[in-house]
Amino acid sequence: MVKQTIQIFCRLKPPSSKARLSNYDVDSDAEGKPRISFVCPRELTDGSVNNKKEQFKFRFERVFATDCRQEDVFEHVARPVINNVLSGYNGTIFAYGQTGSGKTFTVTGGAERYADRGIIPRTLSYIFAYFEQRPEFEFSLGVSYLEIYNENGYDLLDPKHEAARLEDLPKVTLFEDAGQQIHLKNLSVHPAASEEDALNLLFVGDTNRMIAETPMNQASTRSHCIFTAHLTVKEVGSATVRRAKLHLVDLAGSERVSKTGVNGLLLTEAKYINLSLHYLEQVIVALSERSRSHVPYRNSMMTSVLRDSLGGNCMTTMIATLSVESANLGETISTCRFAQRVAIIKNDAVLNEELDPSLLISRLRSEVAQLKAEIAALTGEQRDDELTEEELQLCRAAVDAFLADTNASPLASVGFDGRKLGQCFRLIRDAAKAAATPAEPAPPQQIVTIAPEPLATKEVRELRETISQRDNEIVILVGMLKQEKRRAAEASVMLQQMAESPGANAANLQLDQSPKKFNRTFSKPADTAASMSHSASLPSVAAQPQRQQPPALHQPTESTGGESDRLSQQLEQSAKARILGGQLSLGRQEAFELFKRDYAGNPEIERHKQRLRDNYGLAKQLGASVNESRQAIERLKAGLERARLRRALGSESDSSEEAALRADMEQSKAEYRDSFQRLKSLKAEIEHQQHQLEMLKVRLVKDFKAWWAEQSSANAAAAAATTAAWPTPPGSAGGRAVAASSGSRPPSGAGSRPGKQRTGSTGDAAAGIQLTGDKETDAEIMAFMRARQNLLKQSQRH
Ligand SMILES: Nc1ncnc2c1ncn2[C@@H]1O[C@H](COP(=O)(O)OP(=O)(O)OP(=O)(O)O)[C@@H](O)[C@H]1O
Repeated sequence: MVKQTIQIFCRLKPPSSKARLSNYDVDSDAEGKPRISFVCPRELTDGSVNNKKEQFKFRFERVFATDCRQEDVFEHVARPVINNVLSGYNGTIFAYGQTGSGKTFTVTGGAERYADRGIIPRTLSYIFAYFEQRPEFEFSLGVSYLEIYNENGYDLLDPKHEAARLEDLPKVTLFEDAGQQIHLKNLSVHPAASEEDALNLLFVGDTNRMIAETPMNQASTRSHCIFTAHLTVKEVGSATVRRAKLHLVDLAGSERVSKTGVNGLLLTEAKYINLSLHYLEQVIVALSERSRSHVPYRNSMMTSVLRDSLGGNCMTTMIATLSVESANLGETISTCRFAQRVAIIKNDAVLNEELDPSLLISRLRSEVAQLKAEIAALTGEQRDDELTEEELQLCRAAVDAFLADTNASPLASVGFDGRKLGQCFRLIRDAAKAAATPAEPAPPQQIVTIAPEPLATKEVRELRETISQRDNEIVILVGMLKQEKRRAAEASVMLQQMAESPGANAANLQLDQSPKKFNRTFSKPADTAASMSHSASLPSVAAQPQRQQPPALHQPTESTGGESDRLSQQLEQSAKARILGGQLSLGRQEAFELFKRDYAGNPEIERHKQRLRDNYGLAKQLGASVNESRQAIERLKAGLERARLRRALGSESDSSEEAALRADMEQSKAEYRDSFQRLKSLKAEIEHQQHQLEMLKVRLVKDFKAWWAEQSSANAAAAAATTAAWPTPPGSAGGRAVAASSGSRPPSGAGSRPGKQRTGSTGDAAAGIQLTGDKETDAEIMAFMRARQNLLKQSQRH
């Protein structure tokens, strides 16, 4: 058992350029521990800091300055915790601080640059890189992602998450087993077979988190999120399995309700958040007071889930995120005070080790077989049972090793079992016969294929495996390149079609002339004709099928199979369904296209696209150089194998030729490794950028939906106003223009040109109506008005 207090770190968020800074300083205390101090003059406080003194000093393991890099935070905060998790101890890292102080930036990361990746993606990369370098370990990784909002738990990796409203999702609930262990019902754990899989799962969860944001749940601000990596590790051949969990926690903003100035539903939320953070504080206070026997974990979902992390079987680290702006001094001091209490808590981490019974049995069985063989050898007893497949393989490996290096005595590994020794001799004889056969004047590659499999050395086999893995990676990258090219071609064709389409309706043409930025609220009163033209234009939209296809909302991620792919696909499909679905799908598509064109987020999307394009180009170059080195390795390998074979058979061999081949091989391998490593990092960067781009696209869809809903309700209000005006027959002295709509403008400001009056002869039916200028639309409006007037006449007659 390892007893350890919770480690506390603090990170200062870069202030905005115009902000006034608080008076703070970072130095070391007498023991050389980093310390941050704040001066808070009594007369300047608004009561937010209960200060009897003017200077506050807080000690931390490390204070990360405003210009620190994400990489440094990972190295000092996360890496030690992850190393413990890899050794079988549970670990938790949680970020605590007021809203906007950088918790999500620290835990998940920023979207702008690859270097801004936070602790979670870096942790996933670290875990896979760690095991890649340690083939002696078998490991498996599962991922879960929990969001706690208003004391309810939601599974962010639930495929239903994206399609349903948060309230309709199955809730994650807690239950305690007989051993008082907490379990979470309805929280899925997804296997991640590769780094890509794991990052995809993170992406799916983060996207779901963003999508679930409604006007009432606007940001991560109001929910707690716990990303958990479930790790199982075993040394190859060992019966001992280690299972550990790593919780990476992004808590809700810690500010006090009074300061947030919220009301209504938000106040309820704020109370929940404050309540759960208050319960967290209560747990921490109870744990820091030795005399307290009861720790109130059960009071909130978050403290129940994190029970082990706080005073239990876990190595825990907290990162306090601080704002150095003077306006936030009160919250900053309160975050530091909280951290100081947390630092007192002692955890008892135990190694989570257990024996794998099936492995234990098979190990005992092989020991028994080994002992039997030794007894038979010692007593001279002859064994005549057949060699098992495992034993045959052992013999093959021993002979391969023997032929590869005559100085070693690998045959010792087969022991004194006469049956195995006999098998080894047979294999050596077969190899000798094959080598004595005169060589065909065939290219060297063919000799490699003809050579009997048993002569393939361990090194060659490993190289082949590596190459096939690398081939796979290259195929993936080439696929990505192709897809990007295809998409670019499709986009240009679509643009051309839009430009050339003679049937482009007036509304769309007007849109082009009147670009609007859609992050604005379109609440300016627009005329009814304008709002009507939007729906009235639908038939003409339907007549142009080639323009109805919205471009892919998500840039598809390359598929390597697996759970996360399925989730990504579901996410993508349902995102499309959101746009395509509903009765007005054609109009929605049309509107979406227009909305997209003037979307305020376009520059950011374009920036990401450009970066992706640059990286694709680079990946192509690196792919080519990987291929070159791979081919060189293949050639050298074949030459080396021939030379080795000649030497093993005692025929004359030129040792200098073999040495030269070896040196060339080393050189090519180094080049290969270098290019491949660079290609691999680039691939990770490309995937990150693709995810960021997809997030931006999901946000675009979300913004469009909000805008669309706003338009719909404005249109509904306009329709209601029109209905109210019906009793007055149009054309009469009091007839009103139907234009008195309060509807907001459609994406284009379509039909909104002021003063546009009806055109052509419309008769009395349309007196006072402002028309759109689009023939088709106006004809429909007029038909509608005539029908209405007929109805009115009929009702007056009765
Ligand atoms: N160290 C940093 N360097 C650069 N930008 C940062 C840093 N920390 C935070 N930011 C930026 O500040 C903004 C707010 O940060 P973030 O969302 O991480 O805050 P938060 O504490 O998670 O807020 P909330 O409680 O609302 O979730 C983001 O735009 C983020 O990119």
